[in-house]
Amino acid sequence: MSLVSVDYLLEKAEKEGYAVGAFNCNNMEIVQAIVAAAEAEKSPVIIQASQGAIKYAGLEYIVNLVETAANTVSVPVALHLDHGTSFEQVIKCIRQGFSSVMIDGSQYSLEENIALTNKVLEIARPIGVSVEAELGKIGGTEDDIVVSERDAMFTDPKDAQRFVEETGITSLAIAIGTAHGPYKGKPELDFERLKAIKALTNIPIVLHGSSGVDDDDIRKAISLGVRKVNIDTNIRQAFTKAAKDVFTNNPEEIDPRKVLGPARDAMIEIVREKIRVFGSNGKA
Ligand SMILES: O=C(CO)COP(=O)(O)O
Ligand SMILES: O=C[C@H](O)COP(=O)(O)O
Ligand SMILES: [Zn+2]
Ligand SMILES: [Zn+2]
Repeated sequence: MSLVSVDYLLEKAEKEGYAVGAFNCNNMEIVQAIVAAAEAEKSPVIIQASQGAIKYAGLEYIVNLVETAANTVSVPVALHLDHGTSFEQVIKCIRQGFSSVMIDGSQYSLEENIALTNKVLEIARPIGVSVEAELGKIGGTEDDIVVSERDAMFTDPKDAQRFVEETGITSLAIAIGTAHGPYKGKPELDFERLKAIKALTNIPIVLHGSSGVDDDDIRKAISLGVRKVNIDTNIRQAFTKAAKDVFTNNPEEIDPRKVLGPARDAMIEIVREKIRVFGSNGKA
């Protein structure tokens, strides 16, 4: 099946009350694991690439790997740019074949973020490429942020309302207490804020930094309107644990296939588990 837009997947998710997993890829085995998991669970899936992933693998490799993967399965697959930070980068990805992009203007003022998002929407909307924006700042768990600063980074529901009114954006990444990377303690999510944002925007909400968040908290966030859940770190952990195990058991191993094969199997398992938590299994 050819690539579909994220909006297409989130519309159904919104109607039926589940979320679609958005899994980060960097290489062939990760792409293969994500589609194999989605196919096994009969689930729609979003494969996303960060700017770091594109720098590592190459833009054409990412697009061709994901298009090939999508063509080998029966479930719908979207290819999404994760945290696009410049207009130029976003346009490059759209030209190359991405079916969806994120423009992350969260480091700018509200007005500048609205203007940048609208500039991207003007190009993307007429050609059916969906756009995700970000409001509030989703940091890294390594950022060592104190509680008072943490609140200031959270998405303001009124700003979210204005943002949606002035852009017509169809999915929005918000900051409610998650962060990228492995958590040191248990993340505390601000569900009241999520409720308020959903009530004032009524569009699919995107949760970043979802690796390491309790399954029950993810389910609760989905019940309150999250429709796209981003997972990267959990895949990295599954990959490296499996690879380390191979070398522990056989320090002399030199065949990359004997390392990457088990790593791919471990990634399939974690992606399948997440898909079931998000409730998108059987929804393809
Ligand atoms: O939000 C993410 C990608 O945009 C992924 O976050 P994690 O690495 O914490 O899963
Ligand atoms: O948003 C962060 C993702 O986990 C991507 O991370 P990365 O920039 O290291 O590829
Ligand atoms: Zn951001
Ligand atoms: Zn993210």
